[in-house]
Amino acid sequence: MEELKELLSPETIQKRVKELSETIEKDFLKEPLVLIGTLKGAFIFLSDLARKLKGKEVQIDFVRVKSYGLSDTSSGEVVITKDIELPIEGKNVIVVEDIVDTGLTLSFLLKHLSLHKPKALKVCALIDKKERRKVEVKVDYVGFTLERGFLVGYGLDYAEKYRHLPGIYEVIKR
Ligand SMILES: O=P(O)(O)OC[C@H]1O[C@H](OP(=O)(O)OP(=O)(O)O)[C@H](O)[C@@H]1O
Ligand code: HPA
Ligand SMILES: [Mg+2]
Repeated sequence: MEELKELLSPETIQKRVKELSETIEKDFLKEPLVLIGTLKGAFIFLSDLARKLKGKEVQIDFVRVKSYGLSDTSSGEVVITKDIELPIEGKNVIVVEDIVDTGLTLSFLLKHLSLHKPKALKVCALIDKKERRKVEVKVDYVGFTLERGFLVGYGLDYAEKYRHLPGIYEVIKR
């Protein structure tokens, strides 16, 4: 069994998501955006962020990129099991990630998406966790920087559990 320790409250997350949306609005002003969420983890973050970009023209798409499965360590092998469906050539694209950990998922995905020749390709991640970073990746919009711990809640899972929780928690194994 695991115990969960709260690291970020639902209120803290909502406040930061609002700030991120304001920064993004300023950076792109009147330009339309395509948000691409990485399933499954980013489904809650994307839906909160998108609803705060009210004044903008926004399109939404998803990719399914998997490398953790039921484990808490990356398999190292990143697989796209569902690709984007919208055309993104010439578009301003923001990849919306729940967490950047080793960086393997994001660097694989950015290479893949850049082949479609978007006008801009940026990354917005709720959590940037540095301790296990294996490949360097630039995260343009960071919600929170955390050093360590396996995190769950607000979309993040451990063996498919805890995605529905409204805050972010560290898993403490007993
Ligand atoms: O930087 P990395 O070490 O690659 O880890 C980050 C990725 O791992 C998790 O996805 P996961 O493979 O667990 O799929 P899920 O979103 O369906 O849980 C998470 O949601 C990120 O997409
Ligand atoms: O800390 C984490 N929690 C959940 N999923 C993850 N995928 C990479 N790192 C994590
Ligand atoms: Mg996962």
